[in-house]
Amino acid sequence: MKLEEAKKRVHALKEEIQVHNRAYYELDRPTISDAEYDLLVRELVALETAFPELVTPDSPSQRVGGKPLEGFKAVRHREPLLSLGNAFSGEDLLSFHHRVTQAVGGDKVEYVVEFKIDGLTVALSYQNSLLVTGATRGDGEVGEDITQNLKTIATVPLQLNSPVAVLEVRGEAFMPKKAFLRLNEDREEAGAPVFANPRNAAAGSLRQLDPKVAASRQLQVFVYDILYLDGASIDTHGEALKYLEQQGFLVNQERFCSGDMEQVISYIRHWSEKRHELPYEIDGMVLKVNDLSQRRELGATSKAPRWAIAYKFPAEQARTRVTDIMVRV
Ligand SMILES: NC(=O)c1cc2c(=O)c3cc(F)ccc3oc2nc1N
Repeated sequence: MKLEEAKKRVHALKEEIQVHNRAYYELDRPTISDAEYDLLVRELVALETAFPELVTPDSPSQRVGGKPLEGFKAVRHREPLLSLGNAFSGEDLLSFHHRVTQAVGGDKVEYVVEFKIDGLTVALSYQNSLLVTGATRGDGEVGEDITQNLKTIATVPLQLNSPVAVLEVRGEAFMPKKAFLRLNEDREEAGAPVFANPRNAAAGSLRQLDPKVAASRQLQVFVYDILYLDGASIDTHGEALKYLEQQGFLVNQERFCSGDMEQVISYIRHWSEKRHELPYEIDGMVLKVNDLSQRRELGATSKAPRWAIAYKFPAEQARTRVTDIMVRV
Protein backbone atom coordinates (compact mmCIF):
# COMPACT_ATOMS: atom_id res chain seq x y z
CA MET A 1 0.00 0.00 0.00
CA LYS A 2 1.37 3.46 -0.91
CA LEU A 3 1.63 6.34 1.58
CA GLU A 4 -1.25 8.31 0.04
CA GLU A 5 -3.60 5.31 0.28
CA ALA A 6 -2.43 4.57 3.86
CA LYS A 7 -3.02 8.20 4.82
CA LYS A 8 -6.64 8.02 3.63
CA ARG A 9 -7.24 4.69 5.36
CA VAL A 10 -5.68 5.88 8.66
CA HIS A 11 -7.86 9.01 8.60
CA ALA A 12 -11.00 6.95 7.92
CA LEU A 13 -10.13 4.47 10.70
CA LYS A 14 -9.59 7.25 13.27
CA GLU A 15 -12.91 8.85 12.36
CA GLU A 16 -14.77 5.56 12.65
CA ILE A 17 -13.12 4.62 15.96
CA GLN A 18 -13.99 8.05 17.37
CA VAL A 19 -17.66 7.59 16.39
CA HIS A 20 -17.78 4.18 18.09
CA ASN A 21 -16.07 5.59 21.23
CA ARG A 22 -18.65 8.33 21.53
CA ALA A 23 -21.53 5.94 21.01
CA TYR A 24 -20.12 3.46 23.52
CA TYR A 25 -19.00 5.80 26.28
CA GLU A 26 -21.16 8.87 26.06
CA LEU A 27 -24.41 7.54 24.64
CA ASP A 28 -23.92 4.13 26.32
CA ARG A 29 -25.15 2.62 23.02
CA PRO A 30 -22.38 0.44 21.49
CA THR A 31 -22.52 0.51 17.68
CA ILE A 32 -20.20 -2.46 16.96
CA SER A 33 -18.96 -5.50 18.91
CA ASP A 34 -15.74 -5.31 20.94
CA ALA A 35 -14.14 -7.76 18.49
CA GLU A 36 -14.91 -5.56 15.46
CA TYR A 37 -13.70 -2.50 17.43
CA ASP A 38 -10.41 -4.23 18.27
CA LEU A 39 -9.95 -5.11 14.58
CA LEU A 40 -10.22 -1.42 13.64
CA VAL A 41 -7.62 -0.43 16.26
CA ARG A 42 -5.31 -3.30 15.22
CA GLU A 43 -5.51 -2.24 11.55
CA LEU A 44 -4.71 1.35 12.55
CA VAL A 45 -1.72 0.27 14.66
CA ALA A 46 -0.44 -1.89 11.77
CA LEU A 47 -0.68 1.03 9.31
CA GLU A 48 1.02 3.42 11.76
CA THR A 49 3.78 0.86 12.30
CA ALA A 50 4.28 0.59 8.52
CA PHE A 51 4.03 4.38 8.05
CA PRO A 52 5.30 6.03 11.28
CA GLU A 53 4.92 9.48 9.72
CA LEU A 54 1.15 8.93 9.93
CA VAL A 55 1.14 8.66 13.75
CA THR A 56 -0.58 11.66 15.43
CA PRO A 57 -0.77 12.34 19.21
CA ASP A 58 -4.59 11.96 19.21
CA SER A 59 -4.55 8.58 17.50
CA PRO A 60 -6.36 5.83 19.47
CA SER A 61 -3.15 3.81 19.07
CA GLN A 62 -1.50 6.29 21.50
CA ARG A 63 -3.77 5.05 24.25
CA VAL A 64 -2.25 1.61 24.58
CA GLY A 65 0.45 2.15 27.20
CA GLY A 66 4.07 1.07 26.92
CA LYS A 67 5.89 -1.30 29.26
CA PRO A 68 5.14 -1.28 33.02
CA LEU A 69 6.69 1.64 34.97
CA GLU A 70 9.22 1.13 37.78
CA GLY A 71 7.27 3.56 39.93
CA PHE A 72 5.26 6.79 39.66
CA LYS A 73 6.95 10.17 39.19
CA ALA A 74 5.84 13.02 41.47
CA VAL A 75 3.82 15.85 39.87
CA ARG A 76 3.51 19.23 41.59
CA HIS A 77 0.07 20.74 40.82
CA ARG A 78 0.07 24.30 39.44
CA GLU A 79 -2.61 25.21 42.01
CA PRO A 80 -3.29 23.13 45.14
CA LEU A 81 -6.14 20.69 44.66
CA LEU A 82 -8.38 21.53 47.63
CA SER A 83 -10.96 19.23 49.21
CA LEU A 84 -14.58 19.97 50.01
CA GLY A 85 -16.14 20.88 53.32
CA ASN A 86 -19.00 18.54 54.27
CA ALA A 87 -22.67 19.07 55.04
CA PHE A 88 -24.73 16.27 56.60
CA SER A 89 -28.16 17.90 56.90
CA GLY A 90 -30.48 20.52 55.45
CA GLU A 91 -29.47 22.84 58.28
CA ASP A 92 -25.80 22.49 57.32
CA LEU A 93 -26.71 23.47 53.75
CA LEU A 94 -28.74 26.46 54.89
CA SER A 95 -25.91 27.73 57.10
CA PHE A 96 -23.52 27.29 54.14
CA HIS A 97 -25.95 29.35 52.03
CA HIS A 98 -26.15 31.96 54.81
CA ARG A 99 -22.34 32.25 55.03
CA VAL A 100 -22.04 32.58 51.24
CA THR A 101 -24.79 35.20 50.99
CA GLN A 102 -23.18 37.23 53.82
CA ALA A 103 -19.75 37.07 52.19
CA VAL A 104 -21.06 38.40 48.84
CA GLY A 105 -22.77 41.32 50.55
CA GLY A 106 -26.32 39.99 50.24
CA ASP A 107 -26.23 39.65 46.42
CA LYS A 108 -28.30 36.91 44.80
CA VAL A 109 -26.36 33.62 44.70
CA GLU A 110 -27.07 30.81 42.24
CA TYR A 111 -25.76 27.28 42.79
CA VAL A 112 -24.99 24.38 40.48
CA VAL A 113 -25.72 21.03 42.14
CA GLU A 114 -23.86 17.98 40.81
CA PHE A 115 -23.44 14.32 41.70
CA LYS A 116 -20.53 13.63 43.99
CA ILE A 117 -19.03 10.70 42.06
CA ASP A 118 -17.45 8.22 44.45
CA GLY A 119 -14.11 7.72 42.71
CA LEU A 120 -10.60 9.10 42.65
CA THR A 121 -9.75 12.74 41.94
CA VAL A 122 -7.51 13.19 38.89
CA ALA A 123 -5.91 16.31 37.42
CA LEU A 124 -5.40 16.47 33.63
CA SER A 125 -3.04 19.01 32.11
CA TYR A 126 -3.13 20.05 28.42
CA GLN A 127 -0.72 22.24 26.48
CA ASN A 128 -1.52 23.39 22.95
CA SER A 129 -4.58 21.13 23.17
CA LEU A 130 -2.51 17.98 23.77
CA LEU A 131 -2.67 15.89 26.94
CA VAL A 132 0.66 16.31 28.73
CA THR A 133 0.13 14.99 32.27
CA GLY A 134 -2.47 13.10 34.22
CA ALA A 135 -1.98 12.89 37.98
CA THR A 136 -3.65 11.82 41.20
CA ARG A 137 -4.51 14.48 43.81
CA GLY A 138 -1.89 13.13 46.24
CA ASP A 139 -1.70 15.51 49.21
CA GLY A 140 -3.23 18.30 47.16
CA GLU A 141 0.14 19.85 46.31
CA VAL A 142 1.99 16.86 44.84
CA GLY A 143 0.36 13.85 43.18
CA GLU A 144 1.53 10.76 41.26
CA ASP A 145 2.07 10.87 37.49
CA ILE A 146 -0.42 8.32 36.11
CA THR A 147 -0.50 9.72 32.57
CA GLN A 148 0.05 6.32 30.89
CA ASN A 149 -2.88 4.83 32.79
CA LEU A 150 -5.24 7.76 32.16
CA LYS A 151 -4.42 7.69 28.42
CA THR A 152 -5.96 4.21 28.25
CA ILE A 153 -9.35 5.67 29.24
CA ALA A 154 -11.27 6.32 26.00
CA THR A 155 -13.22 9.27 27.49
CA VAL A 156 -9.98 11.12 28.36
CA PRO A 157 -9.20 13.22 25.25
CA LEU A 158 -5.61 12.89 23.97
CA GLN A 159 -6.22 16.05 21.94
CA LEU A 160 -8.82 18.75 22.63
CA ASN A 161 -11.33 19.77 19.97
CA SER A 162 -10.29 23.43 19.76
CA PRO A 163 -6.97 25.25 20.19
CA VAL A 164 -6.08 26.28 23.74
CA ALA A 165 -2.67 27.22 25.13
CA VAL A 166 -3.04 25.74 28.63
CA LEU A 167 -6.00 23.90 30.18
CA GLU A 168 -5.86 22.06 33.48
CA VAL A 169 -8.97 20.25 34.62
CA ARG A 170 -10.09 18.22 37.58
CA GLY A 171 -12.24 15.15 37.35
CA GLU A 172 -13.24 11.96 39.09
CA ALA A 173 -12.00 8.61 37.78
CA PHE A 174 -14.50 5.85 38.57
CA MET A 175 -15.46 2.29 37.78
CA PRO A 176 -19.12 1.74 36.75
CA LYS A 177 -21.01 -0.70 39.00
CA LYS A 178 -21.31 -3.32 36.21
CA ALA A 179 -17.53 -3.33 35.61
CA PHE A 180 -16.90 -3.53 39.38
CA LEU A 181 -19.13 -6.58 39.85
CA ARG A 182 -17.59 -8.29 36.81
CA LEU A 183 -14.03 -7.56 38.02
CA ASN A 184 -14.73 -9.02 41.45
CA GLU A 185 -16.28 -12.15 39.90
CA ASP A 186 -13.12 -12.62 37.81
CA ARG A 187 -10.89 -12.05 40.83
CA GLU A 188 -12.92 -14.45 42.96
CA GLU A 189 -12.51 -17.12 40.25
CA ALA A 190 -8.78 -16.41 40.06
CA GLY A 191 -8.47 -16.62 43.85
CA ALA A 192 -7.38 -12.95 43.98
CA PRO A 193 -8.64 -10.64 46.76
CA VAL A 194 -11.82 -8.76 45.76
CA PHE A 195 -12.20 -4.97 45.96
CA ALA A 196 -14.43 -3.61 48.75
CA ASN A 197 -16.14 -1.00 46.54
CA PRO A 198 -15.87 0.67 43.12
CA ARG A 199 -13.79 3.55 44.51
CA ASN A 200 -11.09 1.17 45.81
CA ALA A 201 -11.23 -0.74 42.52
CA ALA A 202 -10.74 2.49 40.52
CA ALA A 203 -7.89 3.64 42.78
CA GLY A 204 -6.25 0.20 42.67
CA SER A 205 -6.56 0.12 38.87
CA LEU A 206 -5.02 3.57 38.39
CA ARG A 207 -2.16 2.78 40.75
CA GLN A 208 -1.14 -0.16 38.57
CA LEU A 209 2.36 0.27 37.16
CA ASP A 210 1.36 -1.70 34.06
CA PRO A 211 -0.94 0.45 31.86
CA LYS A 212 -2.34 -2.68 30.23
CA VAL A 213 -3.96 -3.59 33.54
CA ALA A 214 -5.52 -0.12 33.86
CA ALA A 215 -6.71 -0.43 30.24
CA SER A 216 -8.55 -3.64 31.10
CA ARG A 217 -10.54 -2.13 33.98
CA GLN A 218 -13.22 -0.13 32.04
CA LEU A 219 -12.55 3.06 33.99
CA GLN A 220 -14.14 6.38 33.08
CA VAL A 221 -13.53 10.00 34.06
CA PHE A 222 -16.19 12.69 34.58
CA VAL A 223 -14.53 16.11 34.38
CA TYR A 224 -16.14 18.77 36.61
CA ASP A 225 -13.81 21.72 37.18
CA ILE A 226 -11.39 23.98 35.33
CA LEU A 227 -8.29 24.45 37.49
CA TYR A 228 -6.48 26.73 35.04
CA LEU A 229 -7.33 28.07 31.57
CA ASP A 230 -5.25 30.24 29.28
CA GLY A 231 -7.03 30.69 25.98
CA ALA A 232 -10.72 31.40 26.67
CA SER A 233 -12.81 33.52 29.08
CA ILE A 234 -15.63 32.00 31.11
CA ASP A 235 -17.96 33.69 33.65
CA THR A 236 -19.99 30.89 35.23
CA HIS A 237 -19.57 27.24 36.20
CA GLY A 238 -22.39 26.36 33.81
CA GLU A 239 -20.38 27.86 30.94
CA ALA A 240 -17.27 26.03 32.15
CA LEU A 241 -19.06 22.67 31.98
CA LYS A 242 -20.32 23.45 28.44
CA TYR A 243 -16.78 24.47 27.44
CA LEU A 244 -15.39 21.20 28.82
CA GLU A 245 -18.01 19.25 26.88
CA GLN A 246 -17.15 21.09 23.65
CA GLN A 247 -13.46 20.31 24.19
CA GLY A 248 -14.32 16.61 24.23
CA PHE A 249 -14.43 15.71 27.93
CA LEU A 250 -17.07 13.45 29.46
CA VAL A 251 -19.15 15.81 31.61
CA ASN A 252 -22.07 14.54 33.69
CA GLN A 253 -25.35 15.65 32.11
CA GLU A 254 -27.27 15.50 35.40
CA ARG A 255 -26.95 18.88 37.13
CA PHE A 256 -29.33 21.49 38.58
CA CYS A 257 -28.89 25.25 38.66
CA SER A 258 -30.92 27.30 41.16
CA GLY A 259 -30.74 30.11 43.73
CA ASP A 260 -33.67 28.70 45.71
CA MET A 261 -32.46 26.52 48.60
CA GLU A 262 -35.86 24.81 48.89
CA GLN A 263 -35.48 23.56 45.30
CA VAL A 264 -31.80 22.67 45.90
CA ILE A 265 -32.64 20.60 48.99
CA SER A 266 -35.52 18.77 47.30
CA TYR A 267 -33.27 18.01 44.29
CA ILE A 268 -30.69 16.52 46.70
CA ARG A 269 -33.40 14.51 48.49
CA HIS A 270 -34.60 13.17 45.10
CA TRP A 271 -31.17 11.75 44.27
CA SER A 272 -30.58 10.55 47.80
CA GLU A 273 -33.50 8.16 47.15
CA LYS A 274 -32.82 7.43 43.45
CA ARG A 275 -29.02 7.06 43.44
CA HIS A 276 -29.20 3.24 43.48
CA GLU A 277 -30.61 3.42 39.93
CA LEU A 278 -27.40 5.07 38.65
CA PRO A 279 -24.81 2.97 36.76
CA TYR A 280 -22.05 4.34 39.03
CA GLU A 281 -21.75 5.11 42.76
CA ILE A 282 -22.23 8.57 44.20
CA ASP A 283 -21.66 9.33 47.89
CA GLY A 284 -23.40 12.69 47.92
CA MET A 285 -24.03 15.85 45.95
CA VAL A 286 -21.80 18.91 45.45
CA LEU A 287 -23.18 22.45 45.74
CA LYS A 288 -21.13 25.11 43.93
CA VAL A 289 -21.56 28.86 43.48
CA ASN A 290 -22.23 29.34 39.76
CA ASP A 291 -20.83 32.88 39.28
CA LEU A 292 -17.03 32.77 39.01
CA SER A 293 -16.56 36.37 40.17
CA GLN A 294 -18.50 35.53 43.37
CA ARG A 295 -16.19 32.51 43.76
CA ARG A 296 -13.19 34.81 43.59
CA GLU A 297 -14.81 37.06 46.21
CA LEU A 298 -15.41 34.05 48.49
CA GLY A 299 -11.95 32.53 48.03
CA ALA A 300 -10.73 29.48 49.93
CA THR A 301 -9.26 28.43 53.28
CA SER A 302 -5.96 26.50 53.15
CA LYS A 303 -7.99 23.29 52.82
CA ALA A 304 -11.32 23.99 51.13
CA PRO A 305 -13.06 26.51 48.84
CA ARG A 306 -15.68 28.72 50.53
CA TRP A 307 -17.80 28.55 47.36
CA ALA A 308 -18.57 24.83 47.39
CA ILE A 309 -19.71 22.18 49.82
CA ALA A 310 -20.36 18.44 49.65
CA TYR A 311 -23.62 17.09 50.99
CA LYS A 312 -22.86 13.53 52.12
CA PHE A 313 -25.62 10.92 51.89
CA PRO A 314 -26.09 8.88 55.07
CA ALA A 315 -23.99 5.73 54.55
CA GLU A 316 -26.05 2.54 54.01
CA GLN A 317 -24.69 0.58 56.92
CA ALA A 318 -23.87 3.13 59.60
CA ARG A 319 -20.19 2.28 60.27
CA THR A 320 -19.56 2.30 64.08
CA ARG A 321 -17.08 5.08 64.71
CA VAL A 322 -14.13 4.34 67.03
CA THR A 323 -15.22 7.26 69.23
CA ASP A 324 -18.58 5.55 69.89
CA ILE A 325 -16.80 2.42 71.13
CA MET A 326 -14.34 4.54 73.14
CA VAL A 327 -17.24 6.34 74.86
CA ARG A 328 -18.89 2.97 75.74
CA VAL A 329 -15.61 1.71 77.19
N1 LIG B 1 -16.54 13.76 43.33
C1 LIG B 1 -17.15 14.64 42.54
O1 LIG B 1 -17.98 14.26 41.72
C2 LIG B 1 -16.81 16.08 42.67
C3 LIG B 1 -15.76 16.46 43.51
C4 LIG B 1 -15.43 17.82 43.61
C5 LIG B 1 -14.33 18.27 44.44
O2 LIG B 1 -13.65 17.46 45.12
C6 LIG B 1 -14.04 19.68 44.46
C7 LIG B 1 -13.00 20.19 45.24
C8 LIG B 1 -12.76 21.56 45.20
F1 LIG B 1 -11.77 22.07 45.95
C9 LIG B 1 -13.52 22.42 44.43
C10 LIG B 1 -14.57 21.92 43.65
C11 LIG B 1 -14.83 20.56 43.68
O3 LIG B 1 -15.86 20.08 42.91
C12 LIG B 1 -16.16 18.76 42.87
N2 LIG B 1 -17.19 18.39 42.06
C13 LIG B 1 -17.52 17.09 41.95
N3 LIG B 1 -18.57 16.76 41.10
